[in-house]
Amino acid sequence: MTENQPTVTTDDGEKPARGDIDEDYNADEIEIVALGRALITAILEQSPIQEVQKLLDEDAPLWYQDEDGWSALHAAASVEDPGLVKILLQRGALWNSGEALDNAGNTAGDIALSLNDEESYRTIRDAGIRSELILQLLASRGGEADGLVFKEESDTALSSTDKFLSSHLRYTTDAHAQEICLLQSGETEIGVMMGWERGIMLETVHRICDGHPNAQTGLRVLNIGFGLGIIDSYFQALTVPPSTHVIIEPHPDVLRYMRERGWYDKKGVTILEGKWQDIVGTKTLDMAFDAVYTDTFSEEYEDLRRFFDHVPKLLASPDSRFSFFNGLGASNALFYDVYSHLAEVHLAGIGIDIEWEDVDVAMQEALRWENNREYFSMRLYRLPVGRMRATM
Ligand SMILES: C[S@@+](CC[C@H](N)C(=O)[O-])C[C@H]1O[C@@H](n2cnc3c(N)ncnc32)[C@H](O)[C@@H]1O
Repeated sequence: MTENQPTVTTDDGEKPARGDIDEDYNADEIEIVALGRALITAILEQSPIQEVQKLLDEDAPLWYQDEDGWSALHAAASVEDPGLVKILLQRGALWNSGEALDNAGNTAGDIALSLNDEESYRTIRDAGIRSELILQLLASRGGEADGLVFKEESDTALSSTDKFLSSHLRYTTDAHAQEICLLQSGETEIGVMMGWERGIMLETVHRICDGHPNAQTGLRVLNIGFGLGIIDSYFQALTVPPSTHVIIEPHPDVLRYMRERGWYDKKGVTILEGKWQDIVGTKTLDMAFDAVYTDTFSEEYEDLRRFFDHVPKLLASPDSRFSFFNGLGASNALFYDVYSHLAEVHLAGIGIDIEWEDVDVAMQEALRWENNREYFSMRLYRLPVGRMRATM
């Protein structure tokens, strides 16, 4: 819930169901819901802007959602009115929270995108980026700024590294004979790493290693998060294997799997047991690399942003390249776009320029999930490749 959203509850403390005017509502609640409906209707009927403004001045609620889960912002996007989209955002319309999703799981941004209304889409996306940047800034200054979209419930293995590290992981194969690594979380098993991500990992290795001046003598490679060891196997399979291959991994079950598969005995491989937070930026990792990759689990954007701060020192030269698993917000096109841009903005701020490559993962869609939580539903994976900006 945000500051823009007054608390409306029924007399028994329940929040109104979408679209409902319940007989238990008091007069104020009925008026607020009626204003919310009137606003959506006025927008859908493309009433004169003065009428819409009047309703906004009367405090028609921007958080109100009709029976289809549409808010005023969804309505404005559906009539392709970027000017109105802008006004609603300036007035505090929500772009990101649960209230931003309609019953079909679409944000107003998704609607604009589906209508090819570039201007409305960019207006919503840029408002999202701005608000996330502000929240990040507040969070980095120690403020209470838990406004990010993709926060899992706290204190579960999905949101807390320490809980994750004390949870059991199971390595198995799925119905398509792909190797997978699963985490038991309550009733369900969650994919920590799935075989369908192979294509992404292979392309990442090409993009951060190919053509590097040291490729003929063996690159110095750092990978954070072993999982199934897919990317590490691709690093090892380079025409000339890495001269130095450092892997940071904290989970005891993963470390056991690595030992069983002989990773501790591979030439040039050093396994640093622990969380990157306890290793990167310390004397334990006192060197720089030609290629750096990170793909962890149960971490949020704020963790990634903290890791970004170390990257300039981890890159050995302007030829060195960096990538990260770009999966935050990937259950929704708008959220994915916002998080990709946010990363680009933060990295630009520390002197790293990102180039993006789209990797088509649609082919693997049918293979992706069995009963596992779907953490990536985009057709295209946006693969980031970062390099230190050349200084004049
Ligand atoms: C998604 S998997 C990585 C998959 C890998 N890219 C591959 O190709 O198979 C995430 C890995 O990150 C590890 N991990 C989680 N938190 C970490 C942290 N704070 N520091 C380092 N590794 C972490 C997990 O134990 C897990 O092995």
